Amino acid sequence: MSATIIDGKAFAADIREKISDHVTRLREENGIIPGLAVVLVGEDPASEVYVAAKHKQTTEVGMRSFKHALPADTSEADLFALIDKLNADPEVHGILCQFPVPDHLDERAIVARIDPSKDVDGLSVVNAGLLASGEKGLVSCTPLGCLMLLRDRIPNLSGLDAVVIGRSNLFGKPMAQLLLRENCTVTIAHSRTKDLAETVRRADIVVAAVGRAEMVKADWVKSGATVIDVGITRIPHPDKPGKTKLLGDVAFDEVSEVAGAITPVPGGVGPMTIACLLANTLTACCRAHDLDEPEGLTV
Ligand SMILES: NC(=O)C1=CN([C@@H]2O[C@H](COP(=O)(O)OP(=O)(O)OC[C@H]3O[C@@H](n4cnc5c(N)ncnc54)[C@H](OP(=O)(O)O)[C@@H]3O)[C@@H](O)[C@H]2O)C=CC1
Ligand SMILES: Nc1nc(=O)c2c([nH]1)NC[C@@H]1CN(c3ccc(C(=O)N[C@@H](CCC(=O)O)C(=O)O)cc3)C=[N+]21
Repeated sequence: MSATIIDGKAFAADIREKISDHVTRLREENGIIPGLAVVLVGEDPASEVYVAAKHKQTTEVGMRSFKHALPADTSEADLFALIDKLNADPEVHGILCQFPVPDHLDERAIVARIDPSKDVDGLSVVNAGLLASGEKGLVSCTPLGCLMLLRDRIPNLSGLDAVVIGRSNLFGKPMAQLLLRENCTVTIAHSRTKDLAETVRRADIVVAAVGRAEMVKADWVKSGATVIDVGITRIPHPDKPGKTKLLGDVAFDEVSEVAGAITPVPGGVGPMTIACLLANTLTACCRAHDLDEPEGLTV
C-alpha cells in the first residue's frame, strides 16, 4: 500500500487565500488592517529564516507586519518594555516572540507578559487553560494546523485512537487537547513511555513531535494509519555541500508503504504553522473589534 501524501503547502496556500479575502473585506468595509508583531532576540539562523517567511506571508495577505529584532544581550526589562508597548498598540492584534531566546531570558515569563488576547502563539496559561476547558481562546498554531489537515482527511475523528509523541506546551499538550475535543481516544507518549513502538502501533492517528530524525519506523505504524510528522531536524545536505536538508521524525520512505496518509517534511505541517499564525492574527483582530470571526480558521 502506498500512502496519500498530504500536501500541507497547498492547504496552507488555500488558507492564506481565505485570509486574504477576509482582510480585504475588513479593510474595505471597516477600515481595519490586522497587524502582527514578531519579536526576535539574538541571531539564530533558523529563526531568521522563519521570521523572514512570516513577514513575507503576513504582508502578502494584506496584513501589517511589525518586525522587532533585538540584540542577543537585551535585558528582560527592555524586552518587557517592548511587549508592553505592543500590548497597548491598537494597530497590533497579534504578538509572537520567536523561540528559542538567549539563555538569560525566560520563555515562560515572556509569554506571560503578552496580553492573552494578542497571544497568537496560544502559549499563555490563559489560552492553554481555555483550550483545556473547551472554551474559546487562541489555539497554538502548529496543533491547529495539524487538526485542520486531519479534519480534511478524516471528517469524523470521533472514537479513533490517536497517539501524540511529545508533551511540550508548544505542541504535544495542545495537540492532545484538540484531538480529545474531537472525541479521539488520546495517548500522549514521551521519553519515558515504556514501549513506544507498541503504543504507536495501536493508533489510527500518529502525530510525532519529538525532534529525532526518522525515529518512527514502518513496523511501528498500523496499516492505513494517518501519520502527521511535526518534527524538524536540519542536517548537512548529503549531496549539496554547504546546503542543509530537513528531516522529519518519521522514516518517510518506509512508513509511506504502510500508512494510509502521511505529511512530508518539508511541505507538510511547517507551512500550516505560518498560515495558522496569520489565521490567529485575523481572529484576534476580529475579536478586538467585536466583528464576526472568519469561518473555518479557528476551532
Ligand atoms: N513544523 C512546525 O511548524 C513545528 C515543528 N516543531 C518541531 O517539532 C519537534 C518537537 O518540538 P517541541 O515540542 O517544541 O520539542 P520539545 O523538545 O519541547 O519536546 C520534545 C518531546 O519529545 C519527547 N521525546 C524526546 N525523546 C523522546 C524519545 N526518545 N521517545 C519519545 N519521546 C521523546 C520529549 O519527552 P519528555 O517530555 O519526556 O522530555 C518531549 O516531550 C521539534 O523537532 C521541532 O523543531 C515544533 C514546532 C513547530
Ligand atoms: N514562538 C514560537 N512559535 C512558533 O510557532 C515557533 C517558534 N517560536 N520557534 C520555532 C518553531 C518552529 N516553527 C516552524 C515554522 C514554520 C516552519 C516551516 O515553514 N517549515 C517548512 C520548511 C522551511 C525551511 O525550509 O526551513 C516546511 O516544513 O515545509 C517550520 C517550523 C515555528 N516555531
